[in-house]
Amino acid sequence: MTSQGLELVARDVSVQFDGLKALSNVTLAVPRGRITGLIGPNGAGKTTLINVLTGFQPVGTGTVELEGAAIGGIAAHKLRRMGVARTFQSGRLFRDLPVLDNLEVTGVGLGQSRRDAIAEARRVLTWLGISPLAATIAGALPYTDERRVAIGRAIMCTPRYLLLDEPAAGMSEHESHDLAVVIKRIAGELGIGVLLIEHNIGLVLELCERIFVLDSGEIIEVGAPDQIRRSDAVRHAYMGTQQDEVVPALAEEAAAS
Ligand SMILES: Nc1ncnc2c1ncn2[C@@H]1O[C@H](COP(=O)(O)OP(=O)(O)OP(=O)(O)O)[C@@H](O)[C@H]1O
Repeated sequence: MTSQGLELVARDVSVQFDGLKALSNVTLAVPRGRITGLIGPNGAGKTTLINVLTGFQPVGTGTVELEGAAIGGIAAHKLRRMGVARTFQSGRLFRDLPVLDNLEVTGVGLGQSRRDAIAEARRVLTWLGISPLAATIAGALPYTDERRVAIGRAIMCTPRYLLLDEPAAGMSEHESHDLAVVIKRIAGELGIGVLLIEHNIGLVLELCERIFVLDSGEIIEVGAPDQIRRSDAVRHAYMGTQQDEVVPALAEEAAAS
């Protein structure tokens, strides 16, 4: 915990699905205003952990705490009102509605009047530099714009924490760079604590102050980017997996740093 305790924390959390241990005694903290990374091969348990932290998945054993208060068992929509927001691997936008309405609906769901929600939606789209998309039907958006709108929706009413589930998936290098700028501003300008789950290891090493590495439901490494670059345990976890391109990427990063 930081001295102020301004963190979203999973403490000793375990989750089981029909005998499969998806998470085993996992402890992870997301401090306000910082970017924390969560990496690990496919099936490591990353999404399950996001689900636990955002109320989409009940905690098996262990606790989840929001700035010192236990929040295990609180439903996802209530946690969102308490300031814990997320994005999904799939955008999950209302595909038949314009972009502006997608954000407005969230504002209304969070207790704003329609008028305030529309004003807030316009403010968020402008802040993200995507106000020209306001009238576009969400289902017609190119994939990367859909991702940006999903982030816009998640930062409606400025949450305290934002958990991003593979926001750069399918993005070009240039698009990932633009995304990196946005994520830095979300933490730096808005003071939001960001948890970034990504298979784009370069992005995680560039953005995150602290990185947690999950493998088969267990945290196998925690540290600053340099520690992760040089970790044999991390390299080993990715070897022989579908993401084994991470292994040479880590070696290059370690050589360059
Ligand atoms: N609802 C569920 N029911 C049963 N098993 C599940 C469920 N959700 C996840 N699992 C299993 O739990 C393990 C962890 O899955 P999870 O999706 O959290 O991993 P992940 O690290 O997010 O993977 P990816 O990188 O592929 O998204 C996997 O073995 C997965 O098959």
